[in-house]
Amino acid sequence: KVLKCQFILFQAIITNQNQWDEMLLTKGVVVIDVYQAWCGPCKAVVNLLRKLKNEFGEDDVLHFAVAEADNIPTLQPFRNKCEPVFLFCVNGKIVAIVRGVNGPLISKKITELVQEEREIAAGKKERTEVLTKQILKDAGFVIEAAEEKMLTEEQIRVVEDASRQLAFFFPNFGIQKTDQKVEKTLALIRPSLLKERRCKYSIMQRIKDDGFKIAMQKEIILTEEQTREFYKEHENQDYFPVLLEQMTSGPTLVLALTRENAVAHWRDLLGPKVVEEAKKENPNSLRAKYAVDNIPIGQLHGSSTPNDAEKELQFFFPREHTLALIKPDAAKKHKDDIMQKVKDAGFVISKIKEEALTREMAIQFYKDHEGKPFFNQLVTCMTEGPSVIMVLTKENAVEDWRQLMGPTDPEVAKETSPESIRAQFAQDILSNAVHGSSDREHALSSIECIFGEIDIN
Ligand SMILES: Nc1ncnc2c1ncn2[C@@H]1O[C@H](COP(=O)(O)OP(=O)(O)OP(=O)(O)O)[C@@H](O)[C@H]1O
Repeated sequence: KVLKCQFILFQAIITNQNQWDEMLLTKGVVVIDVYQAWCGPCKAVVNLLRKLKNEFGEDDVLHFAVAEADNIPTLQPFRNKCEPVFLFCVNGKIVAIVRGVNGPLISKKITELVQEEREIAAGKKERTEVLTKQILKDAGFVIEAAEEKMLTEEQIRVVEDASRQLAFFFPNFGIQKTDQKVEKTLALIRPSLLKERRCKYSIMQRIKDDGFKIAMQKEIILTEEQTREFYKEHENQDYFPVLLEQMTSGPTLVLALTRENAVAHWRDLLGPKVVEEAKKENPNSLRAKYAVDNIPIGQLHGSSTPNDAEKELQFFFPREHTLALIKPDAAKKHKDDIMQKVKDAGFVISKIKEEALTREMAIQFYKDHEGKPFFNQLVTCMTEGPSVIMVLTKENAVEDWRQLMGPTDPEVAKETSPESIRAQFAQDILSNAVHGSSDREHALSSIECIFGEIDIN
């Protein structure tokens, strides 16, 4: 609560699309910390932001906001990321993105933008038009379809999500039968290279030009423990201390790539492991081209074999289980449509059964709500007929299922998440079509409670 109050002092709080649209009317620079409800705004840079606000505050050109991605459709591409994202908006246009807690970069960007605004105000400089789409593209979003088909932003996101998930979970879908099998591989761009954003964009371009699909991506700052775990087979090598220092020094970009023969193809593109060898033997290889001065280790990684790729992908993008339930009323009226949405979103249905919850089960299920005015009605509505009870499995399953369900109240869902299940199929706030575990712990305990102790794998 205390922290929330501190935020209110200098950061506007944006929790819905209307407030977001209003924010776009702000003149000058707005720095927006895009956060998700489950983790809250970024506390790590709040002092830095406040300092900059004090430094540049007087001419009212610099503003700050926090925006909850979960409830703002425009911010859908930033959901389900475990890193903070800062958007920089000038006169209603997003002009830059900084991912991760990168204080120096945030500070540099703010200083540049404020200086530029001052110069424009003083008539020393003209405003140049910035294409938001280009920025989003540079940040790794695939939006080529926008120009070709004039899709709406919402449609673009749906197309992107569907093909991304299709590519990962069903890598051979739609591929003509050839000898080559579509594979997955893991690619890493290490922190020292990732800092050079231009290099990152040209590598991403090369990846796409070479026919890879980026099935999943995220930037994370590895802890020492995670680095040791990931590189445990290298622990005794003389380069290990450098590797450890490098990998923990800032965000690493982690990519799940798919294409035919992905593992070998990516390794070919990377070139020899030792930078000096790469420069000598294959100067066009990525490791040679993107070597960082004075750092002996290559800045790019690729899995060695398809088996390693599986293990490494599991390390960075672990599969998760959640308990999902189609409530009785929706199970009767909309089961097929809801199941279609489950499949389209890339969930694997690891367990499924149809049965009516007993009153005891329903009470146990919603025991946190015991005593609330709607509790008895809730129990009745949950027991009035068979529910479809499922264990859904995929990367980030708990959070993704909650996203797909939408807000508890269908009226809110229609406003903020029109594609969600509750927006489309819920009757009212009580009979709201679906249930989903609120976090991983709840997921495991309710899966155990309903399906018993089973090995879902
Ligand atoms: N104000 C309300 N009036 C009537 N029913 C409500 C109200 N708030 C919650 N409920 C019912 O209680 C259930 C549990 O509420 P909770 O706040 O945990 O929502 P949720 O996490 O979105 O949904 P669920 O736990 O079912 O996945 C809701 O799904 C809904 O059926």
